[in-house]
Amino acid sequence: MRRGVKGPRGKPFVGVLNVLLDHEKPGLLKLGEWTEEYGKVYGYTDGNQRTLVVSDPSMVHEIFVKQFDNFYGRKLNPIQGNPDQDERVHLLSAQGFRWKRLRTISSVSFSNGSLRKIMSTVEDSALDFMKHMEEKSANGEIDMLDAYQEYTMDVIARVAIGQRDNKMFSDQNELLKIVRQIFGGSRKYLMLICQVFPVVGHAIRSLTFKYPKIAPFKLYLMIKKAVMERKEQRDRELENGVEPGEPQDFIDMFLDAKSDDVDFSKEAREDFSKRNMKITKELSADEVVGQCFVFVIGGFDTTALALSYVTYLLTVNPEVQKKVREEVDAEFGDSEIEFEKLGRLKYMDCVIKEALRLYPLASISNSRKCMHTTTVNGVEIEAGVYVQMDTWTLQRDPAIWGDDAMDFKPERWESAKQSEYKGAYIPFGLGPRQCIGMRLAVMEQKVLLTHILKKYSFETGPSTSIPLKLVGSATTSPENVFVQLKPRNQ
Ligand code: HEM
Repeated sequence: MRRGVKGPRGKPFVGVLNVLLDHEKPGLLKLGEWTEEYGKVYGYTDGNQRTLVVSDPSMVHEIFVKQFDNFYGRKLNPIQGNPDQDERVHLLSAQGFRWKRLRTISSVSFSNGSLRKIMSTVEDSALDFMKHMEEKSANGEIDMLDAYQEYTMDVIARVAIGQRDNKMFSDQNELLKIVRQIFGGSRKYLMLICQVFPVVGHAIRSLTFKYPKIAPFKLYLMIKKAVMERKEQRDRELENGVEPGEPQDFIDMFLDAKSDDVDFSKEAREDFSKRNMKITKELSADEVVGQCFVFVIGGFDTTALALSYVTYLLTVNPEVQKKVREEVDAEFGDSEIEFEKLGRLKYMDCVIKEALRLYPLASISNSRKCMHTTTVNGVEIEAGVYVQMDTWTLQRDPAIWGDDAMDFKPERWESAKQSEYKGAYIPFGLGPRQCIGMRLAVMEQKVLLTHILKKYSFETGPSTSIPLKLVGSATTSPENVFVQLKPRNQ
């Protein structure tokens, strides 16, 4: 306010945190209400953090892309640890040189070649999912959000941490239970205390990693066990003269990783050398665990939510569903779903893009930390200030998308190019820190939707909630997505 930045006035110490952390009314939607009141750039305090909220596409582009060197950190809460010092830092939380190194190493896992290999696992999980749907669809409505979580967990557990057998819809799936605990429910008071008193956040973080009953720790331990077992197995094989074969999952890829081509940019070198950290080209065991941890977390809920929103939108827009089904029949009527052919599903691509425009489920990650004081489009931003993009407003703004901005209209993507909306369409972020799992997420969606639409149509049932009730604070999630799967030949 002293600097003439408008914004909602919060409570002492807490700022507007209590409003943002309301599980029943997602904070990411509240940002839009404030944008209407205060304009395209406004500010607030949340705990001890100062945050600027931006919904001007050219500013977004400037921050994410052109001035990346001034905005290479992300907005974190104290439980996520200190990005410069924490040993368990991972891609989502790291910044500066540590981020660059992890990003370079991890990118291999999402290259075209890797995705082609991953495709057979995705297809296998999709086929298994379909077997379960046969039984479940006969029993009435299905909460597809719940069901999709089974699928996305199966894929990511197999791809990232070497889960061998299929655990979908099984009571024995410990991993899914733990990850659901991490995502489920409101963490309002815990987050509030940690953000107002960061020291408590740091203490909770170290306790979390020492007290084996807490869900994130259980997950961390499970992944650590898998990594250590693999490391020992590989060491034994090497002793016996067996060279490592083709990597089976991300654990193998990260254990093999070298990051020779990391670019030591000026500011990254400064940030890192200040901390006097030891840098090796290979990842430490802690780092491998950290990477697998973030991929399990990042790859699970997001993709299940994206599939759920597509399902809801196809259910309430039967004419779009018909069109996408016709495309599926034309491209994959009798043939197998192959990686190379997924690109032919052009209309499905538009459907997926449009669903993510209307429901940008993970937009909380669209944030940056200002590392060096700078000016963006005439607005001075001080080092240490966080910038949160108001993705919901950007992606639904009639001034950008037209009068039909609120309509589900996949056709808009048939003629439009994503680059036309630079800074305004950011469901996966933008610039060097754009979502690394984007292509995997789209592939998973296309494979499963193709299988489902070949066999069933989505129809509303008595429990389908129209419109969706959205909840959550980290992601924006529908409370449920009940639909009926009606066999097509009936
Ligand atoms: C539809 C599904 C998904 C959506 C909507 C989504 C969305 C996002 C967004 C908005 C960001 C922030 C980008 C930025 O700051 O510019 C992000 C980052 C990230 N996502 Fe995703 N994501 C999805 C799927 C996945 C999957 C499947 C994985 C991994 C298997 C993943 C892993 C990550 C990681 C590691 C980052 C941090 C990247 C970095 O900072 O370098 N995401 N995602």
